[in-house]
Amino acid sequence: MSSNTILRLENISFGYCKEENILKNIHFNFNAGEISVIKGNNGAGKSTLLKVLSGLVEFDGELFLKGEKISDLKEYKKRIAYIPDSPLLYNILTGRENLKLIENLWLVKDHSGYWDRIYKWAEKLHMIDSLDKPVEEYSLGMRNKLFFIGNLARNPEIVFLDEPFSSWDQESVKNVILMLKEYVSISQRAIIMVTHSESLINQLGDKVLLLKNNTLNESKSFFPLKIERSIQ
Ligand SMILES: Nc1ncnc2c1ncn2[C@@H]1O[C@H](COP(=O)(O)OP(=O)(O)OP(=O)(O)O)[C@@H](O)[C@H]1O
Repeated sequence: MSSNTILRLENISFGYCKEENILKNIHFNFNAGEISVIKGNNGAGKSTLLKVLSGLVEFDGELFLKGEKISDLKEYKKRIAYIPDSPLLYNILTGRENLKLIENLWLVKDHSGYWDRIYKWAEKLHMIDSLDKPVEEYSLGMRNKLFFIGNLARNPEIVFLDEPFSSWDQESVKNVILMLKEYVSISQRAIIMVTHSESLINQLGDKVLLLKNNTLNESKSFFPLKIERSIQ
């Protein structure tokens, strides 16, 4: 394990039914300060892997956060954020009220920091004017942005993103790319993202991983893409 490892996977296996494992004996180290992008065919198990790594389903094997074996999943979940493509929000509440719920649910300690970060991210993602509207009046992209903002503002050590920006406008995607790069570089945190978007992979991925045949490996074919981009 390198000193930079933030999350270590040891022998991780998981199946929705006993007869068939979707993930088999996966060993992998994710580094702090990096954005790792996971790609793979439909049904390869990418979303399932994110659920396993976020502690949402029971699995075989062990996870280590900064060298310490994760035994208390509740405590672990406070230190990470899992952001699916269709987040759970309360429709009858406003955006701001939903953000307060996120703050309370995860027992965020740094109240003023949390709200400072909310306003900073909401400004960049054009959400300030919508915070006091009920979420039932939000579009899909606005719902996704609100959940994303609330969870990033918790300052998690690892952010798991599942096809996060497919419903976002181009300008917001451009802004979020810069913000996520800053997030991992300044705070020495990690982002682990699933996407099919080659453009996002190219712009965000420090490392590209391929989930294939029930296991996870670094994708070597990524590097020529980076070289091509740098000589254009
Ligand atoms: N809740 C579930 N119960 C049973 N099987 C499931 C469940 N969720 C997913 N699966 C199965 O697990 C496999 C992996 O699904 P998963 O959603 O992780 O794939 P994916 O790589 O994220 O696919 P995509 O790129 O299409 O989003 C698929 O065969 C899928 O049918």
